[in-house]
Amino acid sequence: MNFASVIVDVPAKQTDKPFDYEIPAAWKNLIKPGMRVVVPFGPRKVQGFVIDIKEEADYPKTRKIVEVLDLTPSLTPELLEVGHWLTETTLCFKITAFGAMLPAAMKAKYEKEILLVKEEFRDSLSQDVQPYFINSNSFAWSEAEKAGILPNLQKEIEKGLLEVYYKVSQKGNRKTTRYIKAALNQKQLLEAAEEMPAQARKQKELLEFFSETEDAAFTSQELQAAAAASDSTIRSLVKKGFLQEEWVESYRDPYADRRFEQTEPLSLTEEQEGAIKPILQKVEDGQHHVFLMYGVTGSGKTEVYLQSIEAVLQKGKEAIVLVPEIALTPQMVERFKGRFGSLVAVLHSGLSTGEKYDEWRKIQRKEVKLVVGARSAIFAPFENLGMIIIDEEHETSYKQEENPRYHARDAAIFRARKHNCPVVLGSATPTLESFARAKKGNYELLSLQGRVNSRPMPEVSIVDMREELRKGNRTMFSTELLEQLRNRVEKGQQSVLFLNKRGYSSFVMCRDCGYAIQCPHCDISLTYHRSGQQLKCHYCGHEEPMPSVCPECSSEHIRFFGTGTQKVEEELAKVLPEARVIRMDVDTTGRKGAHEKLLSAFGTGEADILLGTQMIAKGLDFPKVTLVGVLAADTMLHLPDFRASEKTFQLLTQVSGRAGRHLLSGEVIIQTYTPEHYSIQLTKQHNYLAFYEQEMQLRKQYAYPPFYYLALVTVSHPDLLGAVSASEKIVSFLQAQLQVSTQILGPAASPIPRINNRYRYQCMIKYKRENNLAAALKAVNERFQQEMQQNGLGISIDLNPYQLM
Ligand SMILES: Nc1ncnc2c1ncn2[C@@H]1O[C@H](COP(=O)(O)OP(=O)(O)OP(=O)(O)O)[C@@H](O)[C@H]1O
Ligand SMILES: [Zn+2]
Ligand SMILES: [Zn+2]
Repeated sequence: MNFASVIVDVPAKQTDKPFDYEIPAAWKNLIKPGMRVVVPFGPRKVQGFVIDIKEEADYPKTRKIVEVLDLTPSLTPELLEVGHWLTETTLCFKITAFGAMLPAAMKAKYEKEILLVKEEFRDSLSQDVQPYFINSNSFAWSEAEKAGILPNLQKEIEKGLLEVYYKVSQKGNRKTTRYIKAALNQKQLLEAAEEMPAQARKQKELLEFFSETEDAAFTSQELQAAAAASDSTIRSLVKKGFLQEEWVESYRDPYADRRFEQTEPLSLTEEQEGAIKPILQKVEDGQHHVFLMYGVTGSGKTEVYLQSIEAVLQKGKEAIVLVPEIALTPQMVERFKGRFGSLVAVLHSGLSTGEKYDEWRKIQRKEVKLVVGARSAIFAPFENLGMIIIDEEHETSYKQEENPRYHARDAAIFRARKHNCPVVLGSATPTLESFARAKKGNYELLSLQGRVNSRPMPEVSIVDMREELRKGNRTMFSTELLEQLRNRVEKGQQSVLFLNKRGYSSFVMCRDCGYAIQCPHCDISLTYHRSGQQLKCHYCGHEEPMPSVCPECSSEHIRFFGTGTQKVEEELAKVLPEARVIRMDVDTTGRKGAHEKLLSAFGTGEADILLGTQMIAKGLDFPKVTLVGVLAADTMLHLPDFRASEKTFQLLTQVSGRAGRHLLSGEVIIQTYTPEHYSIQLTKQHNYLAFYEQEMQLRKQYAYPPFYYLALVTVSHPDLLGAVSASEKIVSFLQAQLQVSTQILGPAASPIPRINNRYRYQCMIKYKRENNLAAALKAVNERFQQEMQQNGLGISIDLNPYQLM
């Protein structure tokens, strides 16, 4: 094959298509689809993905590929297809889609080297490359390129003798550990020991030590401890050929120092049996199918996942488990590692670039069979997938809020269809969209209606905070909550206190004139941070010091309003000084590993109360927690978002689900200013089905998903007028293109009308069936191309938006 079709890394409309390049003779058989190359593009050289190899070019004049970046395709043929699909369904550039599927270490320009996979492979290397590895087990990529031996190296890579490695310097390089083992058999070792001169007593002893171990390998520290052998003793014996060294790669395993206790499959409850049977059937048949497992909190969904995965692995296949970032707690990881040990890779944002890359390589090298990870783990380069599980499928973090704006659920179903394997979506509070699909029969509904071992659902009581105020209670704790908290401390039981921070800002306000301090760029309130007395903007990062007097009226009564976890902690110390409190929020969990430390401290009973934000709502399972308090249940009800009620119901149900999961029964106290709201009342009743029915009626009435589809076009511009006029033009253009039954709302100022000195306008498209939508939106991009490049106009298009700000 002589030519390669390349998608170049120039994210723009005109370049969003393959360009043909000639493959230089030396690389004829080397270059394959899915590999990255460097090609000349205009006066520059740019990176690109090879998507096809062909005999003839589409154009007579082609230029040559100047550099190869991979010797093994970094995207499998199936992932190339996923890339094309992402482009079509999210309207992003092809290059953006391909890039999104690779770990960051491979995107940036890190130095590369070719490594000998194992010391003993050196002799197996072919004659033409062996000389480069005589004195070392690595060889710089740039040198290899100069020497023109990349094709030769590729052959060795395919044989598994060599590998390409990215040196991500920020966090230490690839770690190897030296092991020492015998180079002779037992009898020879004893003979060698006999012949040792008397003064080499240490060497003699070490040989005798090895003669008693069967083929085991030791680190020098271990030999030091077990046989009092010094490094020089070891070295002399290696030199003499009696012992040998071996370098074994140790991955930067973030869980390396944790021991996971091996767990055995539990015998399933009747309901679990009922749910797992149809899943196992599809695994057995190798058939694509989507299941929605609706199981109340504590119903044992995880055990169903674990045993389904077991069946997949037994068929020699692989599995992906997606878990919301926030729920990727050590507890969650432990449950998978405990069952499947080193077959599990873990991918989440807490890992460094290097650590993520290491986990990804384990997948690429087929060293693991299962990945547990957040959203982007859906692109794990497995080639023989047997199942995809999405836990907490209702979580909005499965939607990526930047290009490509994909939803992991859709990507999962696309991949599973290709692999003929089932998808399991699990939740105690499924999205209305998924539940509606299950009711229609598009997904198969599996229900777990009770908790394991008939444990009761927690008792939920609702406290009207307006009443509390009328009664003269000005603190943030109702009488009932305080009493119950005290009661748990006395009984030696634990409590979880949840403060909803989403849509809730601890802003600074003057009590005399009502002036609230806002970001000068973003039209939103600044948030008060106690450490450093700073005010910060959460959109653009603007910071300023906390003023001592009101900038408007010079009153001294200016202070922060609303409640942060720190404030709650302070108040708690006043009203309940005997309680030991662990606070978990962005401030206390910023440092790596802090999250785990705090949770495990709580788990071992070092505190009575765990106080936190969203990050404690998910996946926690502590036996001694018998009380859950929700401090401000309705702050989220008032977001400018049609899903506000659904999100409130989901969150309250999830938080309540943390109580009484084991022997002790649990109680939940929800404090609210709108106790009559159905999403709060139905949480109390644990009635998802009623919530579903009621919310569906509203969605129907106001033409929202799942009855209608949405698309959101957001226009941004440095001038207000520019934003208004562009969005008006877009609306009238779309009106002409789309069917009359499709509603186009706006243009209107976005709920956040200005971010980073750019004005924002939006229009929302509501439609039932609209064949022309993708084409019309692409046309919008094309029509405004010039303005986008020259006048600073920005257009972002979100199909199925989840964030409407
Ligand atoms: N078959 C079983 N026999 C005994 N205990 C079980 C069984 N299945 C699950 N459990 C236990 O029940 C508890 C709840 O299970 P699990 O955490 O899987 O529930 P879940 O449905 O995932 O809940 P949530 O949605 O709240 O996360 C766990 O402690 C788990 O070990
Ligand atoms: Zn004032
Ligand atoms: Zn700002």
